[in-house]
Amino acid sequence: MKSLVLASGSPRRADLLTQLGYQFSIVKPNIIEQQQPSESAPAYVERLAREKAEAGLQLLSAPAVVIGSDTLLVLNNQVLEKPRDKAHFMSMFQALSGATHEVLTAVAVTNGEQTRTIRVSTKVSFKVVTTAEMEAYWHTGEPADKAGGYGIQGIGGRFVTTINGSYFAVVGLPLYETEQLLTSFGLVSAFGSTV
Ligand SMILES: Cc1cn([C@H]2C[C@H](O)[C@@H](COP(=O)(O)OP(=O)(O)OP(=O)(O)O)O2)c(=O)[nH]c1=O
Repeated sequence: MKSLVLASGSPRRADLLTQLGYQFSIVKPNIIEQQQPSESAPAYVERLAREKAEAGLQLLSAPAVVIGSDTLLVLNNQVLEKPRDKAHFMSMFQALSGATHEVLTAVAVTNGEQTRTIRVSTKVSFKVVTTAEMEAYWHTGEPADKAGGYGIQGIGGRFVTTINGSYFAVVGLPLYETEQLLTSFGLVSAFGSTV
């Protein structure tokens, strides 16, 4: 059986893949994340996941199955990624406050011969967040490396009123769909197959 490699620098993704019962090593490919002018958000998130998996495979010398993933937010037809700085975070959070946004996560798996991609959409609603709350949240350091500037699994969970979809996809890797995809490449979890 080919070995599994996670192409990601995200500690959350490593934790979630471990939670699924897979053993894997990690590579960290460098991908330029830039949405093309005519590219839809679903096409963009899928492309990034695919590019991460395929660039990860290029870094290896032995055959492997490589998994890559990307998470972004969509609000009013606009893609929100990680905050560049505090001002960017504050403007993103003004827009998220009291509103419902969509979190898109794509997962791509490649073995060099073929690449398969899945995409999961989750609706997340926020309470109205005051400027003081935003300021305090920024200073916790949690927002900086997260799409939309929040972590639902951390302090950011206090802003979430409802979620409709996959919690794990919001954190960075949808468990059910990821296992389906890995199983289709012949990789079985240490906990056995659920498929
Ligand atoms: C919305 C949300 C995002 N996130 C994280 C998941 C992703 O790590 C990150 C989105 O950025 P990504 O560009 O998808 O991932 P990354 O740069 O962290 O890691 P890599 O590309 O190397 O795999 O935001 C949370 O942890 N919690 C949340 O609630």
